[in-house]
Amino acid sequence: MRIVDIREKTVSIASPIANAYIDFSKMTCSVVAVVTDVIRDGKPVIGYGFNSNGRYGQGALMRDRFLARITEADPESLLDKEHDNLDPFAIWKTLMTNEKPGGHGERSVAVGTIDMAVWDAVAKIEGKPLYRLLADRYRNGVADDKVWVYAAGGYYYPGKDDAKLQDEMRGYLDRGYDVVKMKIGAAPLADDIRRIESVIKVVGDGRRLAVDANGRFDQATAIAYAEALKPYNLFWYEEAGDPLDYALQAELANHYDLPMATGENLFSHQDARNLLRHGGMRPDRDFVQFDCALSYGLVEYMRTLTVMEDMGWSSRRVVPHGGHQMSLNIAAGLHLGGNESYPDVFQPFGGFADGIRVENGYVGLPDIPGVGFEAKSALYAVMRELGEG
Ligand SMILES: O=C([O-])CC(=O)C(=O)O
Ligand SMILES: [Mg+2]
Repeated sequence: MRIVDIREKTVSIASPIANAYIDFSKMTCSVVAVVTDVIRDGKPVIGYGFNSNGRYGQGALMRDRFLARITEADPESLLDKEHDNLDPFAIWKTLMTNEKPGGHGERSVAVGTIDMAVWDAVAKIEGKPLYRLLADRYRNGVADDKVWVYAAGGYYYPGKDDAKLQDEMRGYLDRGYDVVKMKIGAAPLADDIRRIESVIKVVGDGRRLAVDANGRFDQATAIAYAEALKPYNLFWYEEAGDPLDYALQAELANHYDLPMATGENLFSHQDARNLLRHGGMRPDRDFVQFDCALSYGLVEYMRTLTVMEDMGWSSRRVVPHGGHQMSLNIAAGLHLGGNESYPDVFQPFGGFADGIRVENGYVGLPDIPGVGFEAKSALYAVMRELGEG
């Protein structure tokens, strides 16, 4: 058994939307296919992966160094003899050969995307949905049969007024979501408060609305927003300041008792540990949003979950960024608190399997081997072209 080829294609996920920090007018992502010599149903098993929005495609890094480390490795060294399968941990170690510690920037995205495709292949070789494989191997066989998801959107874009924002949010409620998220921080505070009030009119209660500042605020602005947001009793206040400014996050906790969330831009278990050590995050109410696709993949994610456990954090406080099926599988198989969803943006990468409805804020997973990409036809069309083309 061996990996015979790894392919990458960078595709556009550009759109006119913007958060408080970036617009997505030139956004791309990498799609990866890991082609194996294992035959299932008369065809070679191919594992697929892609990286979450926000960090651009990683083809150059992959081609420069990561892919050759796998294709040039002794195939025997990448095998899991116990399960007669590929070994994602050995593959990860090989990918990270001659990589120094620290500075977890773009390479964590390249490795995370390849790692997703490896796990998809491993679950297909084992003939199980990935969440089932994860529960069987790491959680005594107990998987969640549905995952809580919230609808993320509420972006800024040219010509978008409050009525359009309200229509968007109404659309999410109509599709079964019970919590929605909107962007803040690209408009003056008074304008954002008006936008927030207009959304609360639609969703009925601040408890059903999360807001995301995408790391835009300095400490004074983060606190000014905290004071202004308090009366609305929001679901969470996300990424107020720079993702690596743990002191700012810790100070903010002195001004805001309600739930906060951050972590989507922390890409290693060491950075996650620093947030929990120094960021004043509260395990009884706050949420962390680490995204495996941006942060060295599931192999590293398990280390992050171990760090959390060691520091007294329940895995139920994790609601990953990224709105992809990989995190949905991790949520169901490893007992996270939920997952982000982008029902309307970043298509065909946003959203989950075709025909699976969100009911009262929960979504089920398709019962097919792997991550479930084959059950999302528009996404699978892109993947298949790369893997089989
Ligand atoms: O707008 C983005 O970069 C995505 C984001 O923060 C989120 O989904 O929480
Ligand atoms: Mg965010």
